[in-house]
Amino acid sequence: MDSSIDSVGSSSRTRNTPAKSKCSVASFSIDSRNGGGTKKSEPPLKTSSIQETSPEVLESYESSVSAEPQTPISIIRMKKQSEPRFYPSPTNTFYTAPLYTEAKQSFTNTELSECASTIGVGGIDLEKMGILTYRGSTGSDVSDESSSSGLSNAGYKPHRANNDKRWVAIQEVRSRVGSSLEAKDFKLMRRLGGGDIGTVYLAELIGTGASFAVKVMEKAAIAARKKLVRAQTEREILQSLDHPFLPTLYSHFETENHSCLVMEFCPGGDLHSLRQRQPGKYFPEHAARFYVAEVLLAMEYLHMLGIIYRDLKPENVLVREDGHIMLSDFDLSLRCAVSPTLVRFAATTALESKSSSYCIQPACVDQPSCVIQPDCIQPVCFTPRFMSRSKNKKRPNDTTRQVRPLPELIAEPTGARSMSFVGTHEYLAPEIIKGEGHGSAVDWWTFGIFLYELLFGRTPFKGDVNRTTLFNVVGQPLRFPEHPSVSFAARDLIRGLLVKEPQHRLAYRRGATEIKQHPFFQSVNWALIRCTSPPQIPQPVKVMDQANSLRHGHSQGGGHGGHDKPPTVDVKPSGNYLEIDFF
Ligand SMILES: Nc1ncnc2c1ncn2[C@@H]1O[C@H](COP(=O)(O)OP(=O)(O)OP(=O)(O)O)[C@@H](O)[C@H]1O
Repeated sequence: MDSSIDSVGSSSRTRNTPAKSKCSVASFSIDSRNGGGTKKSEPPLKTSSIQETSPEVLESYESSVSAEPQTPISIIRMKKQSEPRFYPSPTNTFYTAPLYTEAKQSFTNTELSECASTIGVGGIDLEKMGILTYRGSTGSDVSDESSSSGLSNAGYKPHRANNDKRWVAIQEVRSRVGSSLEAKDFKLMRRLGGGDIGTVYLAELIGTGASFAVKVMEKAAIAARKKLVRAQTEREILQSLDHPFLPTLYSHFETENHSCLVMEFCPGGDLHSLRQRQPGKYFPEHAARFYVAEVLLAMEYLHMLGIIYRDLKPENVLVREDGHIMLSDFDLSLRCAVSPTLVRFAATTALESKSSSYCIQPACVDQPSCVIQPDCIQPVCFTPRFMSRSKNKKRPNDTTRQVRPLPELIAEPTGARSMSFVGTHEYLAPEIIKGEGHGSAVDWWTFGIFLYELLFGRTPFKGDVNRTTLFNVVGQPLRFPEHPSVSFAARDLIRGLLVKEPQHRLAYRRGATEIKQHPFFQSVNWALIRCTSPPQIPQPVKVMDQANSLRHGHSQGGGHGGHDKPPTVDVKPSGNYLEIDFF
């Protein structure tokens, strides 16, 4: 286990995968009551059937939620829409209309857990919740609108369809060659990095000038290392995504020996490398807020699709050419059932809503920061007490004015359970280490570690060796360094996220919605975040001399694994580009 020790600030961190879990957990038994220390296999998750229903949004019914007994609410369960529509969402307005087509389940691998197909809500295309379509084993331009018509909308990606220069390039080539893209259509320019299951190359779609990142996986090697399920999970998840901060899978093709995924190329490298280049190796708060806000939206979308990401860390957050982020790497993700629900909170008077909203518990005298207790989060609250207006300044009719909060979309896959020991040591949630079984709350734990690392330049529980790190995660209290100085709101958010018991963790019940309401994000306009200026825009990429780049094992953005692992395929430098034996 200790062979995978790393130090924060190095270019790589190892992670636990299901295959590696035995060595990690078997020697680390913390909670014998819960079987900690024993690796268990992932139980198959139930799938819900897909049913055509009327286009009407379902009836609402009054209900009370045990988690928040004082708050009267209406839960509106959503049914599928048979017509495309646009739904402005209370929290995000940039998603496109849901467009329901019967999802085709053509998985051949029955080991994979599949998602329930749920419905479009909040303007988000929820039909594609992990329901993926495979069109044969050769090539598929998975997201090409024209090629998917008549087959399935699982590959329809309205965000990318019309005004993306990469789509235009792909369509150009397709109309020229009259078929899906193949290996011969790409020219590999240089190696960007290597991961557990493949090597990623910068590639040009020949004759178009359009660049892509092509992940090349050697089938035999993957099979021999029993990583087929991981590779398939990643591909299927990628095929289902359509979100500005998640990768677009433009094409997928197979050769005799290799499986290739064609994705957007991110010239800005990853946030781990970018952090290393910051003064003090930490981001200023405004920059950290920008990155974590975009990651939060990506994770919210994933949870709505029933995907628990499980591998958040700066290395997996890539920076696009416009400076916005792309969350990558889905081979450790878990797919599960989710049931998105619109929750309408009962109208309250202004006075009531104010009185219920002051939730900060300033009781932690011995800590550098106080935490806003997750339990006290109300849909209309999260205004710190010290920011409230004094009562005698209220207008007289304030007490009678009705406050009608917007309905909230809750799409947290709270029922998911996995026993796998997966993730990166410093980012592992306590419940994973203890082997108690874990669900979507692990993503909110990792989100807290991620924010901490961006702000302080290191993770909070890191020990000298991985084993110490794991003990610290489970047993040590959260502490903040005195330097750099970080706002109360940021520390408060981290404290809410890094609660050891998942059921008391911020976002445990209502997911990203809870986090978005935290004062740390008060200045964030969620709907227009794509229009916000990023903290940094990457330099335009110059294609390097390829022989040189290969000789030095160049890895774009300093991605982990890029320097020390040999390419999985035979790569020969040739003039301005690489020839790979199978291309
Ligand atoms: N779309 C992309 N644009 C630019 N660089 C990329 C892109 N995708 C991956 N990379 C680079 O390639 C490296 C390898 O990526 P890859 O996803 O294969 O492996 P990984 O992140 O190490 O995880 P895993 O071991 O799960 O495969 C990354 O670290 C990153 O630096």
